[in-house]
Amino acid sequence: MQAPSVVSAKDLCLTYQANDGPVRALSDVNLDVRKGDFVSFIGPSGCGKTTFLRVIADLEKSTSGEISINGMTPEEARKARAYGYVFQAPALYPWRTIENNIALPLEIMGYSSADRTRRIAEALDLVSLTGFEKKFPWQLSGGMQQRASIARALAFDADLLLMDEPFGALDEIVRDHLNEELLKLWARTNKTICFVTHSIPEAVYLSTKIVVMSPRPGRVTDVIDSPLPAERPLDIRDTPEFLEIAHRVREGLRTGHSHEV
Ligand SMILES: Nc1ncnc2c1ncn2[C@@H]1O[C@H](COP(=O)(O)OP(=O)(O)OP(=O)(O)O)[C@@H](O)[C@H]1O
Repeated sequence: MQAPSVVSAKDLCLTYQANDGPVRALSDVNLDVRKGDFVSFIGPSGCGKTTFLRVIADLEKSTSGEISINGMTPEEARKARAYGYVFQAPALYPWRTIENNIALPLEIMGYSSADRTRRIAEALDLVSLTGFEKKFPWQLSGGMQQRASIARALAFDADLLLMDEPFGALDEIVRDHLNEELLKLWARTNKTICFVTHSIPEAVYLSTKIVVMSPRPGRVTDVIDSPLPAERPLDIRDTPEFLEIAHRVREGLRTGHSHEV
């Protein structure tokens, strides 16, 4: 039996009305993300990856087509706190400690002080930052700051995590480590993750499903269901199976590019 649908997009289109004319960012996107999937979105700069996450999060409205999140409209899903969002840059408030940064959305949502304390401790544990509660963001490395912002997105325990290139600005060793940690976290929490990246190895290493997008207007050129096992040590990246999927992603990106005018 198939897992229930978490994100379902049908013929989704979005055109921005910019000062100098319309910008078609998404064109006829059809996609089904199921519960427990780890879905990566990969494609050239400007192909609409962030836009797609922003439509799910109700930060942008689609121009036509349909999208549902847990069977709800994006607005209903946002009100039901259906997702956590991790941005490209950590976006932590420098004047708040790590625990107070994580507490902020919980305060806005009206959680009690005891509930906040418990949730902050759990979220910090999930990203291995226990003991750093009283630090300020500038006292942490870039990788730790990004883990703190993941903790903030995890704190209200939404089933869906939207992650927009969260590790793009980090060096490769730190990025590898956080990739491993993220996979463990995903396995432990059974969340559904939508993850935007520019990196083919990152997409292949993390995902159960890889969505390859073409240059603007963003269309889905390939959806690859990964045959890799759930247990993934970093050296899986040297196996023929891994390299074969990476090759297919690269081909998908090339095919998309050939449509460019
Ligand atoms: N508010 C806006 N108004 C007008 N155009 C926009 C707006 N936001 C994004 N765009 C345009 O829509 C297209 C898609 O942008 P989007 O940020 O979704 O791409 P992306 O694939 O996430 O890019 P990147 O990989 O560089 O982050 C781009 O051409 C961008 O310039």
